[in-house]
Amino acid sequence: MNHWVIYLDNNSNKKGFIKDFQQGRTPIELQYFKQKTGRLFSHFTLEKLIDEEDKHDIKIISSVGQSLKTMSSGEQKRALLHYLLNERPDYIILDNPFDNLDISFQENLKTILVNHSKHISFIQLASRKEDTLSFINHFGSIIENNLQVIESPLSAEIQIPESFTTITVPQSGIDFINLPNMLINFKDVSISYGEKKILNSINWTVNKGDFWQLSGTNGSGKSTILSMIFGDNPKAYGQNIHLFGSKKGSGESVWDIKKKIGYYAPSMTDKFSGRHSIENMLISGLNDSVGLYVKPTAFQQRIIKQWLKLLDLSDIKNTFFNALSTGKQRLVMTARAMVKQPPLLILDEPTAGMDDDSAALLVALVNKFAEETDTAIIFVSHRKEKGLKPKQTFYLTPHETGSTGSIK
Ligand SMILES: Nc1ncnc2c1ncn2[C@@H]1O[C@H](COP(=O)(O)OP(=O)(O)OP(=O)(O)O)[C@@H](O)[C@H]1O
Repeated sequence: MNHWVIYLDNNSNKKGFIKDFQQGRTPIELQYFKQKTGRLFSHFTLEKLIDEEDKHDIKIISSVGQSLKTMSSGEQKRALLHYLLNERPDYIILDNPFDNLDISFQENLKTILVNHSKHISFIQLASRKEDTLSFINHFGSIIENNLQVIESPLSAEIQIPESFTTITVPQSGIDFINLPNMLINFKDVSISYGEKKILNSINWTVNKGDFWQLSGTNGSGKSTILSMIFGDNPKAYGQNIHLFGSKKGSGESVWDIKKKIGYYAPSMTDKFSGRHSIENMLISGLNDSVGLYVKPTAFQQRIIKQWLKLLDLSDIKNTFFNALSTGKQRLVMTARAMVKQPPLLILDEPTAGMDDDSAALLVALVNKFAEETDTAIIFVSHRKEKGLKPKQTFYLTPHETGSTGSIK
C-alpha cells in the first residue's frame, strides 16, 4: 500500500491542495490515487456533517444518539473516524489527525490506523513532524501551492527571535483595581447534561500570577469549565463559583467578567474576517473591540509599537491580518489577548494545527508573559507542549459519576 505524509508549514495552501485532490486535479506524484475513492478526515468534513445534522434534524454519524454539535471536539473526531472507516474507501486523507485528541486516544488512533493501513491507503497532512505515522512510506511537503517529494521524514528546527530575550513585555497602562488574590474559585461544582454527569465536585482555585495547564481526556469537561468562567453557560448559576471576588450570578454582567479576561481559542480567528492591519488588531486588544472604532491614544500607540518589536512584526505592521499565515495569525491573536495585561489569560488549545516553528514561538511567548507579568494563565492543551512551563496542572479524570479534578 502507498502511504504518504505531506508536511505543511504556515505558508502551505492546504485548502487548495485538498480541493484540487477532491476535484480530481491530483498532483503527478500522487497519480496512484487518481481513480480511487477517497474520504477526508478533517474539521471541514465535521463542519459539513454538523450542518447536515442541523438542517435535517437527524443524527448521521453518532452511535450513541448524541448530536455531533454537542460532542466534545475529541468525541467528534472519534465518531468521524469510525464513520469514514465503515465506508471502506480506497484511501483517507488525514488532516492533522492528532489535533484535539488526548494522549490515550492518540495512541489508540495510531493502532487503528496501523491495522487499517493493510487495506486502506492514508495521506497524512502533518503540521507537526513528530506526528509522522510509523507505516508511512512516501514523504512530501507542500511549499505554498506545490507538492515536493522528499527522501525521508523531516525533523523540526526551531529558532526563537532575539527580540524575545532582549525586549520585555510592555506595560498596558490599564489598572484592574480591587481584585482579590483569589481570582477564580470553584467549590464542589457538579454539572450534568440530563442523565449524563460531566463534573463531580470540582474544587479549584486560581490565584494572581498562577500558570496552570488544564488537562484531561477528550470529553472530560475542560471546555465546560472554561464556559463557566468566560462564557455564559447557564449551568454555572446556582453553583458555588466565585470570579474575581463576586459569586457567579450575583448581579455582575458577563461583560464585567469578560473585560478582566484575555481569551484566545483558534476558532475566534473567524470573527476577524474584515480588513484589519496587524497593528490595529493589537490596538483593538487594548479596547476589547473587534475593529478599531476609537482613535488610539499616543500612549496606546507606543505600547503597540513595543509589542510589534517584541513579536518581530514591525516591518509588516500594516499587513492585513487575513493575509497572514496561520502561525502568524495565532501569534497576533495570542498577543492581542495579552496586550492589556488582564488579570486572567485563557488560551484554549492555541497550538492546534500549528507547525512546529510557530508552536514553539507561541509557547516561548506564553512562558515569557508568565515570567514577566502578574497575569494568571490557564493553558488548555492535549499535547505535552514541548517547552511550556506551567507551574501546576489541573487534571480532569472522567468517571461514570462525572469527572473529578486533581492537581499535578
Ligand atoms: N449540550 C450538551 N448536551 C449533551 N452533552 C454535552 C453538551 N455539551 C457538552 N456535553 C458533553 O459534556 C462532556 C464534556 O464536554 P467538554 O467539551 O467540556 O469536554 P472537553 O474536555 O473540553 O473535551 P475535548 O478535549 O474533546 O474538547 C462531553 O462528553 C460532551 O459530549
